[in-house]
Amino acid sequence: MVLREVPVENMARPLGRNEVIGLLFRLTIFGAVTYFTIKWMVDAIDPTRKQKVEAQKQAEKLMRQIGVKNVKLSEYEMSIAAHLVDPLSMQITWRDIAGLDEVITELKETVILPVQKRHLFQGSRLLQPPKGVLLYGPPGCGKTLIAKATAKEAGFRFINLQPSTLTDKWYGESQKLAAAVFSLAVKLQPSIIFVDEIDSFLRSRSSSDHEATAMMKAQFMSLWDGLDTDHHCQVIIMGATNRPQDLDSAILRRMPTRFHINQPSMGQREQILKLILENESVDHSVDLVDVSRETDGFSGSDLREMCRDAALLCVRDFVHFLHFLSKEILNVEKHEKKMWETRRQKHDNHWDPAGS
Ligand SMILES: Nc1ncnc2c1ncn2[C@@H]1O[C@H](COP(=O)(O)OP(=O)(O)OP(=O)(O)O)[C@@H](O)[C@H]1O
Repeated sequence: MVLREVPVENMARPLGRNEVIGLLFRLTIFGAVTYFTIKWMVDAIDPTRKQKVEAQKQAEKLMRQIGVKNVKLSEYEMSIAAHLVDPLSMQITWRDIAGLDEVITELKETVILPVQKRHLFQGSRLLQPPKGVLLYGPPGCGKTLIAKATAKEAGFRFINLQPSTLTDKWYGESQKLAAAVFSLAVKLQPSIIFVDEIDSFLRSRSSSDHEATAMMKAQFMSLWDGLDTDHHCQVIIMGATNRPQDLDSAILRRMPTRFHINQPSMGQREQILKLILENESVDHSVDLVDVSRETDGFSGSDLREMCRDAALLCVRDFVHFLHFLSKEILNVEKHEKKMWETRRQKHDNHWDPAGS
């Protein structure tokens, strides 16, 4: 119908009540369909969607395991919660660390005691546990072990944050995730946020930094300061690095409690060897003092690998021996069979059934 044919009085007529309701109803349906279609399309083209769903499932499982109920987490907190360490699998205690007694004693006094004896420390802001602890030293010398044992012994929840969780994201996501790290840690407190290789994302700021990276670093630091303002807050950031000299000075200032976990000395190597071989059967001729003297420059991790290689060599030698033995037995059997054959033949040749 052309517009010309519509009577003028019909066009000017106000809409009836039913017509308005119908129109609103259609508009609502149209709005909802458009919203869900766009949402579905955005979800479908989001390459991290599968990861997010996986992370959510993992996080829900871990939250159940650590007994956290009735805590509502945002989507970003969920993806950080996937990095919570399952407390059942975290079995590391002080007993599993050898040769680092001094570090352990100091950690107990400066970090764990203020948490466990809160009532003694509550009166003073100066006596609060540090909000940042730095473990530095060469690789494989026990930094991660120390962090896990601290969490276990102090009864802290442990968020093992890989720097790539924050840095490999889309523009804007990193900041939201950084905020989620802190808000989740506060919701789960007492907790430790452990950042291994902290220098890889909190290194000295430079003019060549990408804008998003610079913003994320600044935000991380301001969130960190936020922990300090609430002195009831029991969240500690523990960083580990092999290159403390690369860390931003502002970060170093936020980690006043620092522990140097150095390459083990001869005495420490002996203690580490004793611990590694504690439940193994070792020949009485093995002298651990000699071994520790011969292993100058080895880290705890190297010593463990060396013992593993030695144990594997024993098994390999044993398997070779069995192989050799079975070959020898086979040879003996062959030899015996041949002897019997020869004897039988000789016997057959000499045997004269006619008696001639
Ligand atoms: N002091 C130690 N006592 C007992 N075991 C040790 C010790 N140091 C290292 N180890 C062994 O070495 C392994 C690696 O240690 P860990 O992961 O703590 O090193 P790290 O200093 O964090 O290394 P990286 O800097 O490479 O992360 C441990 O799982 C443990 O088996």
